[in-house]
Amino acid sequence: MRALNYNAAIDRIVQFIKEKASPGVVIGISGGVDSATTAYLAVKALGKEKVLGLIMPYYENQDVEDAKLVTESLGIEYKIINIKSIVDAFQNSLNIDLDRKSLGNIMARTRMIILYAHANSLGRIVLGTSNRSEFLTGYFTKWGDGASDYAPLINLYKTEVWQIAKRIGVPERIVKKKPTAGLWEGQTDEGELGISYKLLDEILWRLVDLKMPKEEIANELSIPVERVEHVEKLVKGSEHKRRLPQGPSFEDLILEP
Ligand SMILES: Nc1ncnc2c1ncn2[C@@H]1O[C@H](COP(=O)(O)OP(=O)(O)OC[C@H]2O[C@@H]([n+]3cccc(C(=O)O)c3)[C@H](O)[C@@H]2O)[C@@H](O)[C@H]1O
Ligand SMILES: Nc1ncnc2c1ncn2[C@@H]1O[C@H](COP(=O)(O)OP(=O)(O)OP(=O)(O)O)[C@@H](O)[C@H]1O
Ligand SMILES: [Mg+2]
Repeated sequence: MRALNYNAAIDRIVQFIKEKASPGVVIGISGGVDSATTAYLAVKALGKEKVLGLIMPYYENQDVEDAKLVTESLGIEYKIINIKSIVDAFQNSLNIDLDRKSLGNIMARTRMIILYAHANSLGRIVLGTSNRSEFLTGYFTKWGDGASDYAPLINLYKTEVWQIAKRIGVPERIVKKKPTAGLWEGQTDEGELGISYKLLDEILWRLVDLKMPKEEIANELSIPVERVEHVEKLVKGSEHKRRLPQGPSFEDLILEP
């Protein structure tokens, strides 16, 4: 993996948040490391009065204690908003078959609506928590947790987020947790992605950033080329999630310039 100057990277993120989000921010706090790291960096940049944390469980007591550990150790204002009644109302009103992934996407999009309701009414910015590993593999809900105004971690791989989390004092318990989207019981990122973040990041770095041929990556990492192809498939299949909606262009149809 690339070797980053972490102290300089932390300073750069803090500066970025200061520049982009001076009115204050709203962040969804799950109890996981990405949102914890984002919140810690936001407090460094803006001070605790300008950071509002929203804890939005669907399942009973879902990681609420870990999320509170984050907000209370930072001393930021927070609200707990249970989204079960909202998500269930969607499900009951739709009269379509929703498998667990589709229902999970409704949870992620419901959280997005709640974050923007607060940003709108308080004149604040929504800080997203996506990292580069998720972004490149499409491991997020389009317009759900993938939607935000600024995403300070989006150019950092998950393994780099862990390094930064440790350095800025995110509680060890949170750093050591298995990453999960928490959309259904027993879900883990690495289980659903079919690869560990450690190997995923090693492959993504070579495939996307260094544009190395697949066989060379497999040789260098001593893995079957199928592992690299698996990651390539995730990247290619999620291209649509990394851009705004497209339409046909009409430049060649202009009759009078
Ligand atoms: N070629 C194409 N061009 C343009 N749009 C295309 C498309 N193919 C699908 N689409 C659209 O994209 C939709 C599918 O994308 P999407 O709705 O996101 O749904 P999808 O990618 O199927 O599911 C989201 C994935 O992200 C994971 N997730 C979600 C939330 C949080 C986290 C986390 O880590 O915390 C992880 C979740 O577990 C699941 O694996 C399709 O229904 C369609 O509307
Ligand atoms: N229960 C929740 N309450 C508030 N926000 C949530 C909740 N679940 C998910 N989110 C939001 O969705 C984001 C995406 O979830 P994701 O699981 O990728 O990140 P994380 O939980 O912070 O870290 P990890 O990936 O290690 O679990 C979270 O960072 C958070 O902003
Ligand atoms: Mg999580």
